[in-house]
Amino acid sequence: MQLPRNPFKHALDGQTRYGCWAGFGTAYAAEILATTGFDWLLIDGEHAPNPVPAVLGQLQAVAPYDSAPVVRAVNHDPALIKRLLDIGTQTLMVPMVDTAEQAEALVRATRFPPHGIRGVGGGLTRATRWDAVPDYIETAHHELCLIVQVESPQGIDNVEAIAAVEGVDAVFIGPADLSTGLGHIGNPGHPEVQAMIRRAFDAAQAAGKATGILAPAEQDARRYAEWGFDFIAVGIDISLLRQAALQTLERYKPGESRATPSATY
Ligand SMILES: O=C(O)C(=O)C[C@H](O)[C@@H](O)CO
Repeated sequence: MQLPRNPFKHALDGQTRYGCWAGFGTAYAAEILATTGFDWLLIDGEHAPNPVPAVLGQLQAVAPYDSAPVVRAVNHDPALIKRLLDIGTQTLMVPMVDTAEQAEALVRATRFPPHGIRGVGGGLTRATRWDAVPDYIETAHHELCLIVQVESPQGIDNVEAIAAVEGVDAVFIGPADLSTGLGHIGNPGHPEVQAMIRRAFDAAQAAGKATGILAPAEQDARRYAEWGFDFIAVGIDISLLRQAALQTLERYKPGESRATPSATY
């Protein structure tokens, strides 16, 4: 069989693609989300309880649907990245990328020698469809999409160099970490944070790389879409459930819900 096509990578064509965070850590919840029509889903291995087998189950659960999976690793460990790629992750997002050297190391972690250090899993792996894809080693990188997350003041200082790294396909800005790192906790709309987000967006565009961001608040998402962001996560499944539950409770027991439903990070 042919190497599976990466629908996320091929959809980075200048139109804004809308996604949702999948944070429950179960195939069942990810599959429900996949039936809704989001362009992409973020299977979160950083903050959600997602060991590698759970990510595998979610990749399999969403495979029949049109929502393209993006898998976020917990860190930069090449051994973990190898395992995530081996289970068939084609779009990989890595958090906390602060320097071009880190970005280069991540590219090498996703490439087989002589271009990188990825080990060969061959017929043991879902990525090769258990060896049904004959030229996997030579062609895998064509369908891999590496997204680096820039989400610290240091990362923004280096964003031009990070975005220019060959093999980096996209830059994703983390507004929660960036605003926290700048001392504007919970306020990604602060002008200082916005200026940095704009700088990262412009740097990625200048380097010809796609840009993504998380924006659960609608006015933020619409502004970023106007700027030209390529992919925007407009919801977080866990927050959506909680908001819907609070709104339902409020209808039947007014005043009892303990929090005001709002778009949270
Ligand atoms: O900094 C951010 O924003 C992110 O990286 C997303 C966060 O991990 C989290 O707020 C998602 O709920």
